[in-house]
Amino acid sequence: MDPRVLDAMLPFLSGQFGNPHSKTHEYGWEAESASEAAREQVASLVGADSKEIVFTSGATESNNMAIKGIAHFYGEKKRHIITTQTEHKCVLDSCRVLQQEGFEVDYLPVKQDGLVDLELLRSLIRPDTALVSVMYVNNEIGVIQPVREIGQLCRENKVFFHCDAAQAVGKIPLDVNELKIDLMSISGHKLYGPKGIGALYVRRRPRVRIEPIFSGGGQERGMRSGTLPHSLVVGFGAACDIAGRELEADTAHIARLSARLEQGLVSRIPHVVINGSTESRYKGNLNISFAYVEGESLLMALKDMAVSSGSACTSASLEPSYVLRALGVDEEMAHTSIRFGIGRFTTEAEVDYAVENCVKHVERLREMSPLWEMVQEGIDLKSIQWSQH
Ligand SMILES: Cc1ncc(COP(=O)(O)O)c(C=O)c1O
Ligand code: FES
Repeated sequence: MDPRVLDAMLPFLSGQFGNPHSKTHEYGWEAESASEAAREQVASLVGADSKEIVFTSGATESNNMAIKGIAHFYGEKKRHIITTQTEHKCVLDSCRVLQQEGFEVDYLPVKQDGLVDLELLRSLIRPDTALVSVMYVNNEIGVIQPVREIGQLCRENKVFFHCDAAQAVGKIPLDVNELKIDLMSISGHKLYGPKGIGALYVRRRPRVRIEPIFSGGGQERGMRSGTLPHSLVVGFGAACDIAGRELEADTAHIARLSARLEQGLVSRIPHVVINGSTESRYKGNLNISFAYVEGESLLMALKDMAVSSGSACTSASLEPSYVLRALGVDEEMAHTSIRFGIGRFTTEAEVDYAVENCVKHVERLREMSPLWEMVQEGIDLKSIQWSQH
């Protein structure tokens, strides 16, 4: 978390701890006005009106709310949803739950570079399609989907467009009106804010309706009942405010370190592959497969670096990443993939350390590998007939 975010939050965790929904005393009003100022800060970062921002516990909740909320509100006539195979688990699982309720879902495949094929998407839209849900920046491989074109396509076909922008907001400039996004998920902890807070943008013109998941006091214009955690809200607002002001500086810093990391790894380690489009991508993410090393051993060797193979949510699983599999990456290469993240607080020394560490361990592991020995001898592994016992 950005220390400036913590500074903004602290007064609201102690002295100014009123309930923002209490209308009968000053203690409540000060909490309310702090929350509303934060709502403006979030809205302004994405070109929305503050009335279109609904606070949630994070992008997981926002995605659930958007997808299930649209399906349940419009479900009598519209029974079809389109999403992609490389969405975050919470989008895919929300769709699976709707399938069990009788909705039809198309999971759009992606191209080899991880991007959506717009013509294929166009061909899947039907008169009863309620929603298209496509993420902005992929959390595992960093690719940026053609959101503007998807927004245009959805608007032409009068289909609602939901965008999981958890990895994009605060990292790349975006405007919900320009992009014709109807619902958009945002997460606090992805932009140096606190965990446990996020938002769903819900368009007011033309109006988008969702059935709420929570029943209760009717907070957040009835869409998300429950007392607002105003200290988190204030932190989230401060994080958005900082992101808006520092986006350009962050982008330059991240691009520089990302190039240094990529260059360091690619120039010193042969047989590596960068996963996902190298053109349409957010530079703060670099996902690389190291051929001829055993994936688990590499991850274990790099355990003093906070890297993973795939996402944090799926890091307990030994299965290769479903995102890389959707790109057609073979199982071996998916197993040896490492996702590197670079952000506002990453230093050049850390990048250099990461490069040295990777070079050292990849070389060590390859020396132990019989496959690597064969590659060194110039044997084409694909030509080998492995005996089957
Ligand atoms: C693309 C994407 N969507 C959704 C989420 C879930 O967000 P949260 O942790 O705020 O629930 C994440 C977090 O990893 C993400 O990267
Ligand atoms: S995918 Fe990033 S925390 Fe779950």
